[in-house]
This record gives sequence, C-alpha cells and structure tokens, in this order.
Amino acid sequence: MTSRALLLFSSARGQTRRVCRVLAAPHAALDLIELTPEPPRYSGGHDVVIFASPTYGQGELHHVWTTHLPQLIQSFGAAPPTQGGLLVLGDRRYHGHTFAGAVNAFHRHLRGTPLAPLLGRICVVDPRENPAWQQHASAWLDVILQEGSGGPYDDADHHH
Ligand SMILES: Cc1cc2nc3c(=O)[nH]c(=O)nc-3n(C[C@H](O)[C@H](O)[C@H](O)COP(=O)(O)O)c2cc1C
Repeated sequence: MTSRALLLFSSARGQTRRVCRVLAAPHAALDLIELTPEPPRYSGGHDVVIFASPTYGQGELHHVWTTHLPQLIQSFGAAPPTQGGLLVLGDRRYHGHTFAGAVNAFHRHLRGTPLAPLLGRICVVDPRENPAWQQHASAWLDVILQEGSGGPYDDADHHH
C-alpha cells in the first residue's frame, strides 16, 4: 500500500501557492490543498502531513492558519501523521527583524500537541533572496516523503 502525503498551504498573494505547486509537481502521491477562510474539512488518510504558511503581520502566521489551526490540530490529532514538516515563507530584505516569524508562531501552536513532530522538519524559503530555493526545498521535501514511505533513508544510494 502506498502512503499518501498532504501539503496543506495558504497564500495571500500567490507566492506560497506557486512554491507549493512547484514542489508538489513531481510527486504523484502528494495531495496539494489550499487552506482558505472557509472552515477546512479534513477527511484523514494521510501518513505524511506538511503545513505551509507565508509570514505576515510582524512575524505571524497568515491569518487563515491562526483561525483554523486549533480545529486542524484536533482533526489530525485523532490519527496523527507518522511524518511531516513545516514550510515557511518570508522576506528577509523587507522584514529582516521578523523574518520567517511564522516558524515561531507554528511552535507556539503545535508544541505539546499530537502535531508537534512537524516542528522537527522546518524549511524556510525566501524566493526573492535565494534563487536556489527550489533545490533547497525539494531536498527537504524528498527526505520527509522518503521517511514517510517507510524506506531506509539512504535507499536511493543502492539504486545507482
Ligand atoms: C503586509 C506584509 C507583511 C509581511 N510581514 C512579513 C514578516 O513579518 N516577516 C517575513 O519574513 N515576511 C513578511 N512578509 C513577506 C511575505 O511572507 C512574503 O512576501 C511571502 O512570499 C508572501 O506569500 P504569499 O504570496 O503566499 O502570501 C510580509 C509581506 C506583506 C505583504
């Protein structure tokens, strides 16, 4: 049985949407779902769960996450994912003091919950400043998806 992975993202101006689409494109077993102001209806069935948010409001999560995280934690907590991670977008050039502050916000919300393991794999992306963001974030995603499939970490090495 193949395991399914979920990349749940929000985006106010389209950058996080673009990044998530690019990252998800090569992975057929990765469901890409956008979190919107409407209450999310999570149906379950994912072994791997990744949350992605841009940073807004002086180092905070995008408001859609702040609104829905408590309910999402409950929904996912019933059958917590075995693997996961967090993807955070920020802008170091114009928001240096609060750069990628959504990471801290995710920490405040998820620590002590069944989704706390997501805090173990965090990827920060600043596409304007780092032209190599795709390489960096794809490698991060590959590690999570490989772990989720239950295969040994260095399995790929044996196929070359
Ligand atoms: C009003 C506003 C506030 C922002 N605040 C921060 C911030 O505090 N820290 C940060 O790193 N980036 C901040 N950003 C940058 C966004 O996180 C970045 O542009 C991101 O790519 C936007 O993603 P989106 O297009 O998916 O909404 C801010 C952007 C805007 C427009």
